[in-house]
Amino acid sequence: MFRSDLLKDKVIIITGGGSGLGRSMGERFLELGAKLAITSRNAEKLTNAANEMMAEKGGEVFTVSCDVRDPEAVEQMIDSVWNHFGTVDILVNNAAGNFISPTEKLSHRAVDAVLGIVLHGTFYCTLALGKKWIEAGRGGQCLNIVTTYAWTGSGFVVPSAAAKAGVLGMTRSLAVEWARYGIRMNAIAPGPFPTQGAWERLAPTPELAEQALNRVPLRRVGEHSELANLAAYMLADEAGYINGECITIDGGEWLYGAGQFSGLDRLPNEMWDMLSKMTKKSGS
Ligand SMILES: CCCCC/C=C/C(=O)SCCNC(=O)CCNC(=O)[C@H](O)C(C)(C)COP(=O)(O)OP(=O)(O)OC[C@H]1O[C@@H](n2cnc3c(N)ncnc32)[C@H](O)[C@@H]1OP(=O)(O)O
Ligand SMILES: NC(=O)C1=CN([C@@H]2O[C@H](COP(=O)(O)OP(=O)(O)OC[C@H]3O[C@@H](n4cnc5c(N)ncnc54)[C@H](OP(=O)(O)O)[C@@H]3O)[C@@H](O)[C@H]2O)C=CC1
Repeated sequence: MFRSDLLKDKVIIITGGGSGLGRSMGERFLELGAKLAITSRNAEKLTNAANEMMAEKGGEVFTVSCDVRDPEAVEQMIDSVWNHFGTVDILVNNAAGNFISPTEKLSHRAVDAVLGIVLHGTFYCTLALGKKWIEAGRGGQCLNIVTTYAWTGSGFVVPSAAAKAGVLGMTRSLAVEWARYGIRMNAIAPGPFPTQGAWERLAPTPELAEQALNRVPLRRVGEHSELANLAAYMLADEAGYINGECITIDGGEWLYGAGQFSGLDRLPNEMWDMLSKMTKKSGS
């Protein structure tokens, strides 16, 4: 699909890069010539992932453990990647925390856990690296992984909805403010892409997983490679005029939820025959 050197020698930090979609994006970026730094809380998970990724895809994967809720740890993480590679070209803000719950059952610590990882963590990473880019007089790029309910909102994941909306607001605001420094800011809003982290917390029963699938007009979940290829395209120099954009990749899921008559796709053909007799005026 792409030239094999599309991301050659680009130094890319992926938060939450040791599992799920972060890891899948990282593997694709390695195939396209990038140098990676993956970061998250669990050092052992990161080391194992990095070793497997380098064995399968080649290239270099540097690991730094860091809780993105801690601004000082974030600054140290960015410094350590910068010192290791001599620079950083791209930040993929992918780390997240989320779970389903009636909002009235949440403690303030539960709210803080999600807002801290998603909104504050994304902001801290962006700010720490943005300052370094500006000081060094060079541009850069951030790609923020949000969700489609960043703009619709969603019950039962309200801290995540509020946090992702904030990340989208930050993306669009900084796309304008930091364009003068040559910094591009974009986002991707995925629909359902099975990962252990998301499925354990958001679709923990077969019924809930099926419900998630039934909301997608294409009647399937996303392939990790589809998301990884979209991310690679957005990060490539060839996409250099895309700035402040959020691209949805969800098989039509959020529009299905928005359309008043979308549920009619479940009607069998015989029912349509009967309905058309009922709804056509007599004689027409
Ligand atoms: C199907 C389509 C998907 C669409 C959208 C997907 C969006 C995504 O974001 S998927 C990404 C999912 N991945 C993750 O969430 C991975 C990381 N998550 C975590 O580490 C935890 O789930 C975390 C967010 C809770 C953070 O962990 P930690 O900092 O260790 O927090 P604690 O375990 O200490 O909990 C803090 C606080 O939160 C309460 N809590 C935890 N889980 C739940 C829950 N399921 N329901 C209600 N409350 C919960 C916990 O009880 C603590 O509060 P207190 O008890 O008051 O101290
Ligand atoms: N999968 C899906 O269907 C969808 C996913 N998304 C988004 O895609 C992204 C990836 O999700 P997915 O791969 O499914 O989930 P995962 O649970 O696999 O990934 C989340 C990652 O974030 C890391 N992380 C969590 N908390 C912290 C923290 N405090 N500091 C640093 N890293 C942290 C985790 O590593 P560790 O535990 O080691 O810290 C983990 O690697 C997220 O932004 C999510 O919101 C959006 C819509 C749908």
